[in-house]
Amino acid sequence: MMGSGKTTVGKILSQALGYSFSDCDTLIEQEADGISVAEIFKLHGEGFFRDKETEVLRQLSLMRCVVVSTGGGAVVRNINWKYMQKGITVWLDVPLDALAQRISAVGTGSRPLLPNESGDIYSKTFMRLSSLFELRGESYANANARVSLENIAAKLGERDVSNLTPTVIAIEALEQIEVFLKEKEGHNEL
Ligand SMILES: Nc1ncnc2c1ncn2[C@@H]1O[C@H](COP(=O)(O)OP(=O)(O)O)[C@@H](O)[C@H]1O
Ligand SMILES: O=C(O)C1=C[C@@H](OP(=O)(O)O)[C@@H](O)[C@H](O)C1
Ligand SMILES: [Mg+2]
Repeated sequence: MMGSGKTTVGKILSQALGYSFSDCDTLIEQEADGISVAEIFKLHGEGFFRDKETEVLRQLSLMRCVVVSTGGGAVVRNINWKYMQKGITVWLDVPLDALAQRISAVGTGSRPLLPNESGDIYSKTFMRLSSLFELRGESYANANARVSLENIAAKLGERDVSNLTPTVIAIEALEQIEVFLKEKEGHNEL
């Protein structure tokens, strides 16, 4: 989902793995002569953006040793899964209230699918994220590895997931990737 920390944690993960790092949104903006995601939506519409997103994922699927931070909506197209599953897919599962808090704190202006009007931005963002998650939750669950901030907090005896640092989350991502690879190895031996 938007605001789950893909861009932030992805960078840390790439450093830990000695991989390169690519952010889909950044590549899309670069290919659109530097106009922002929000401007792309405004000028060309979501369909145009989704086509660019699929093309960028296709290009990235040909690379090796790269950590890719997708946009939160990459899961909405099956073709995108074909490209993403050339690698190991990781779902950063963050409670919606924590997402709404984070995004309200930085502002929704850069995320065109979120409300950007005045008023109680937290509640409006929470409501919008909830409806988006209704539509997408099952897709996110297709990922090879799930990084649940609630599970990390429980393991660490931390009551508030907002206190979990990007580094702690990156470590959990590495652990969950290892679990996935071991399970995959086990299946191959059967
Ligand atoms: N573990 C974290 N704790 C607190 N804030 C975070 C954490 N991870 C990311 N953020 C902040 O949340 C916002 C969204 O993070 P970002 O990496 O852009 O998410 P995404 O790429 O999934 O939309 C940014 O302002 C980022 O600094
Ligand atoms: O969830 C989505 O549909 C989107 C998420 C955004 O990326 P982040 O998840 O990095 O915010 C960006 O691709 C666009 O605003 C659409
Ligand atoms: Mg991002």
